[in-house]
Amino acid sequence: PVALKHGAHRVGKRTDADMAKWRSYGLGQFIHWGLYSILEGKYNGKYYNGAAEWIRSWKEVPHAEYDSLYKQFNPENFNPTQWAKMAKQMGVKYVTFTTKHHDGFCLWPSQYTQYTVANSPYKKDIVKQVVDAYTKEGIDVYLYFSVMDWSHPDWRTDLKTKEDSVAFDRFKLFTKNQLTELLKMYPQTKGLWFDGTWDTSWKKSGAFSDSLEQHLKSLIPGLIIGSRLRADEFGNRHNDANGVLMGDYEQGWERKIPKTYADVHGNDWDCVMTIPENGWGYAEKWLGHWKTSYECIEMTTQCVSLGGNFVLNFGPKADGTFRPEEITVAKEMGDWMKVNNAAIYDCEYANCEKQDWGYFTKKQNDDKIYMVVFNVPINGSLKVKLPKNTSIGKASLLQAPSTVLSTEQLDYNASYIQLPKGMKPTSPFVIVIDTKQQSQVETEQKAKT
Ligand SMILES: COc1ccc([C@H]2[C@H](O)[C@H](O)[C@H](C)N2C)cc1
Repeated sequence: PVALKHGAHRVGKRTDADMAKWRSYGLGQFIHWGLYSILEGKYNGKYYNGAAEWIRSWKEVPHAEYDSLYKQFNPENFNPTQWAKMAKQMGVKYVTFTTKHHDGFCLWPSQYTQYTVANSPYKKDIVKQVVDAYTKEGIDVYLYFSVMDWSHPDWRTDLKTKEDSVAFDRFKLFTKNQLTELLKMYPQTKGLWFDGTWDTSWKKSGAFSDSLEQHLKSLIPGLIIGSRLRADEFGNRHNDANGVLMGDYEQGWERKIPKTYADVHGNDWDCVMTIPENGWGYAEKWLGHWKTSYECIEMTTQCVSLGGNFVLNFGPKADGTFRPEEITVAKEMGDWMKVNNAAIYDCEYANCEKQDWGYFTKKQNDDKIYMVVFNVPINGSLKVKLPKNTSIGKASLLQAPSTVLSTEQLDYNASYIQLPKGMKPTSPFVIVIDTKQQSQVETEQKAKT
């Protein structure tokens, strides 16, 4: 291996209680809210065909015009308690909220810039209201922070000249100061979700990113920071020069889900996902396909079945309200989670091979296995292959525990599970399997002879 001073300082998953809590979440909410929400993905009657929160980068939008939008920011219908209650009903265990996106506008009254909500007509501290309202609902709060800051004169995409380096040194101090004030002002924060760290200037700042992470973790012990913050001294991101993840979990799964367990390389990870095909901030017109609650339920299950968390994004309008499609997805997911959350919360990879009927999840620190069924075979029988030397003790419906399902053992670790006659599922359902190990089976068989 390569000797690294600013590579990963830990190999393998964190083993502390704070990370165990993170690993138990299953389902989270992302919220993207800011000045881009005012433009709604369009300008001068033309629709931007990129992600709405990137509209400032569209050649049609004069920067000065965009940067003066803060003078209009006044979300009179913003009700953080309503936001938190919608999230609670949806069944999310954590929320990641944009404190500052790439445009540099701060939703908290930062003392290090004038470009904040304090200087908008709204005036009040939005980050504080979100942190307090979600914490009150028992939902852990994580803060999204974009290192890249288009509004700051000292931001650089690369460090070509001495002047660049002098300016970027000022920028790094500004960044450290803003992050320090965020953690001091909102000490309930459980973690930071970094973005905007792909540019060369940051790849050349590996040592700084390392010391910054250590500084932030000294402010809130147990703080959770994913793999989007760090670069090593060779400019590698996510994985260092030795292929070891730098960060508490892998943050590369943006709008994509790993295919197999091998793809996650033994790391903790989350997938962040948009309801439309792309676009995180509010857009009047959603381009392409909008995911249904059914698809979001399947993605949640798929992520948990591979040991990760699923984080679904919501983009409130400039006035603080959510669009009907997002309210519907939250409600329908919540209705499903109310009945089936045992297969999502505190669950992990079950180490079973994937089968057509759906996904396995396994309770952490327990032998219970859940089958989340999305496809019932024509013959009404679910073929179940379990890990070697593991067989079905009892199979029952999560939503009707007294309904024990008949099982026919095919061989040591394969069985048919018969669904109750007349069961006509209209939404994904969960079968609970109490497993028994091979040694138990032999003992039983010996007892029989
Ligand atoms: C260049 O491709 C990008 C860059 C940044 C993003 C940002 C989005 O604006 C959103 O904040 C997402 C979480 N982030 C990765 C997405 C795709």
